[in-house]
Amino acid sequence: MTRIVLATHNKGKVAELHRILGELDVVGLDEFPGAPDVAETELTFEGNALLKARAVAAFTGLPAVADDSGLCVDALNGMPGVLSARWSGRYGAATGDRDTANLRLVLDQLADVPDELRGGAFVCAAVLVVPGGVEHCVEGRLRGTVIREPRGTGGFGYDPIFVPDGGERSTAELSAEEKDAISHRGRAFRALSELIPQALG
Ligand SMILES: O=c1nc[nH]c2c1ncn2[C@H]1C[C@H](O)[C@@H](COP(=O)(O)OP(=O)(O)OP(=O)(O)O)O1
Ligand SMILES: [Mg+2]
Repeated sequence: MTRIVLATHNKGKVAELHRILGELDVVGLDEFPGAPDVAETELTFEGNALLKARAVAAFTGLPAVADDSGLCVDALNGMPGVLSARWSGRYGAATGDRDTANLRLVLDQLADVPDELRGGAFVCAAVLVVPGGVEHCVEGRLRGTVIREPRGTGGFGYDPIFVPDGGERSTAELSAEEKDAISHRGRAFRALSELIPQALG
């Protein structure tokens, strides 16, 4: 079986991708010291995911999959979007807990927004880049609502403040399997994995 490299430094994603792509031989970037840390300079999830996967495929010579994802809030005109990881900027980084600083900032920005206008979506672009071969990109989404206080300890990132439509619990209160079944990343990578056998041909 051909090895596939996961082109991400995010431990929360690595855990999810190992579960979702379970049957494939996937390895993390930890196995490749010196792998490039790619600046996310594009304005779309797809563009940034391609930057990350192309750089890692070129560096390792192996097929690479990457994810670029984030939270898109209706009342913020789709932001933080591709800026989700860096939303609280240098101030959040200085706290040593960027995820918490990021979600606190979103909660502050939505403080005056009523419950019925707090909709949004987690969005994930999943890409596969085969060195000298094909590139595939698929997108997955999960609609939901931004709640007013963090709840739950599972997952990562904005999970404690997001309740998927049709449920009561935040994505940080779901089991790993429950989140994978409905998540933007689960949907995107299950669709991508169907393209992998032929792409690696
Ligand atoms: O399921 C999720 N549950 C909660 N939050 C999530 C999720 N999926 C993405 N997010 C948030 C986390 C981070 O603030 C941003 C991803 O940013 P993104 O650039 O794709 O990832 P990253 O910089 O952490 O790792 P890397 O670029 O190495 O893959 O969106
Ligand atoms: Mg990133």
